[in-house]
Amino acid sequence: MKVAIASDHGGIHIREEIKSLLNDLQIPFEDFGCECSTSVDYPDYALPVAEKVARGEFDRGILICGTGIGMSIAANKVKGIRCALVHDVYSAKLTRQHNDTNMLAMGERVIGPGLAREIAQTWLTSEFEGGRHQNRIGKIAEYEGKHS
Ligand SMILES: O=C[C@H](O)[C@H](O)[C@H](O)COP(=O)(O)O
Repeated sequence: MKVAIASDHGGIHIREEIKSLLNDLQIPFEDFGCECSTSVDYPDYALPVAEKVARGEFDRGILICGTGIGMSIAANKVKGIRCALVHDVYSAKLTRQHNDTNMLAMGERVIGPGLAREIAQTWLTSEFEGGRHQNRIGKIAEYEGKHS
């Protein structure tokens, strides 16, 4: 598995925590910024990372901003992306098992680095269950194919 990660200025501390987790899990990753703590625009980071995941250059993407909301809205505009905004461990597991999400968004103004690490680890290590869930994802992909 190869992971792409990015944040805006509101998510730099959790981004560092997740990079430490990825190193500990020996999961290869690339950090796409932001480079500084001055104010930036989250779509400038969410969209390129989502496109890289959609193109298959990376298997998964992790995005962090103040709330995670802007990042998840932007990422989900990219065809083929299923980005979940998650702030609890149960949802992290279920969104992999049921939704086969390929991107995770979190908010640094909502949760602390310890919980973010636990969420990311759960999300990275949980498997899609397929079956009835595959049918449901297929319906989303079909809609996406017709309307984008
Ligand atoms: O959904 C958007 C994110 O939470 C942003 O991180 C947030 O809007 C940035 O806010 P500000 O420009 O006030 O730091």
